Amino acid sequence: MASGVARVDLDGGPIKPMTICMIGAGGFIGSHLCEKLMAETPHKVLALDVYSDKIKHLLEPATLPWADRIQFHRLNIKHDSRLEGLIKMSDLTINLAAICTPADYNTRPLDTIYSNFIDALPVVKYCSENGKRLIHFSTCEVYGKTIGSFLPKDSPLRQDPAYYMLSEDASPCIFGPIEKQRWSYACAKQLIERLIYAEGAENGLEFTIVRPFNWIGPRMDFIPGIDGPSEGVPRVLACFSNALLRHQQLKLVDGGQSQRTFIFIKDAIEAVLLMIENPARANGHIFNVGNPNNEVTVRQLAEMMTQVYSKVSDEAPLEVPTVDVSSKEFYGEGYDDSDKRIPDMTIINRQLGWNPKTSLWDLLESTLTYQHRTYAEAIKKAMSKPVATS
Ligand SMILES: NC(=O)c1ccc[n+]([C@@H]2O[C@H](COP(=O)([O-])OP(=O)(O)OC[C@H]3O[C@@H](n4cnc5c(N)ncnc54)[C@H](O)[C@@H]3O)[C@@H](O)[C@H]2O)c1
Ligand SMILES: O=C(O)[C@H]1O[C@H](OP(=O)(O)OP(=O)(O)OC[C@H]2O[C@@H](n3ccc(=O)[nH]c3=O)[C@H](O)[C@@H]2O)[C@H](O)[C@@H](O)[C@@H]1O
Repeated sequence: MASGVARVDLDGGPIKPMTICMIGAGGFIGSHLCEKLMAETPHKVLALDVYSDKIKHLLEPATLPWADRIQFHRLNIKHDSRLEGLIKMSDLTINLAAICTPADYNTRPLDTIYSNFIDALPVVKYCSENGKRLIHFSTCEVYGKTIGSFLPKDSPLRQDPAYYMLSEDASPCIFGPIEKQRWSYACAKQLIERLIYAEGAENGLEFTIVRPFNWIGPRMDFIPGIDGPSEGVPRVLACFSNALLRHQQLKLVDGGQSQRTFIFIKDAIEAVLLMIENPARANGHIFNVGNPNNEVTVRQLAEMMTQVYSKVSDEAPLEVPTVDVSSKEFYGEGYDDSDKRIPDMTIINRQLGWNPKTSLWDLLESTLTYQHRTYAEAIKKAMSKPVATS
């Protein structure tokens, strides 16, 4: 821990060191949460994942100051009998494990549903049966489309927050038809939320559900052909980073008209730490975690990333930096999209007093600086290799 000062919760009570079973600790969010817990708290982490590359810097060398507070367990929760024992050994379980890239929802719907619902069932069951607290990661995608998206394009009601603001305790979940398999992810996440809520109501499970709204930052997903499959399609930050690093046009799906609010991962992690350390304020709640001030269309995001990347890399942008592609061409049959995502922050403000801080420009600047530093050389090398001809 960085300082010797005793930690207190939001009500002034002492925070006791705890053991946290973190499932999916080797992913984007998990790696940042592990970093925070190691650097700023006395808590122990049992880090479970099939991969450990993104937390390697926290696991080695054994001389790191927190070496005795983090333990990696390489396991797949689909089939590993160690899971219940690890949950039993812990005070709190955080479940981050999931398939959560949109390119998979319509092309691998079965894996998506199994990963986001079936595989999470034993985690909920073991927590409930053993009286253990659970923080489960859901998604803002459970809201689906906004009510406003069904109004005529020129309706003035579209400007009224009542038709687009997404509130945990008031907004409906609006998904497209079954053949739009994009919604397999949101639907599976919704059902696991309902199951956790029911375990709380019927069996007293202490739970918190997190609905992240487009958390972005370093270590998100992969750069195709460098630390992930060449044909893989990561989430938008990595897709656009990949194009910028390769001096290629950024692809705008269906004109890039969808709107998103992006939040810096480090701001979001502050919110999760407050949940971890304030169970009395967090238990039984579902929390939106996002930054309502950082709303852009995907087209605007592409333009801003192009500008920021040019600044951090000192390279001139392409004359025409973007190109339009259809969603069918980019994602295949069955894709659909959320139109707009603005989180209502009332509940998280009231319970935890948390607010995001970082502007979109600042978060892109620090993230793209990281992307450039981490990948530019590797991409240059990969692009200079002669292409094999048959
Ligand atoms: N990043 C976001 O903005 C965002 C937004 C909404 C929801 N979420 C949710 O937050 C969670 C974490 O997201 P992320 O962005 O860190 O994703 P990620 O893909 O980077 O991390 C998920 C991790 O879970 C691991 N995992 C998956 N299945 C597993 C299994 N069967 N056994 C063991 N480990 C397994 C993966 O290897 C990966 O390291 C997910 O549940 C996701 O749906 C994230
Ligand atoms: O991050 C979240 O809060 C949630 O939303 C994401 O879904 P989405 O925002 O649609 O996924 P992105 O890949 O980040 O795409 C954002 C938008 O950019 C567009 N896009 C993506 C990639 C690209 O190259 N070009 C492009 O225009 C997509 O069509 C979409 O409209 C994912 O489903 C989850 O990681 C998560 O649950």
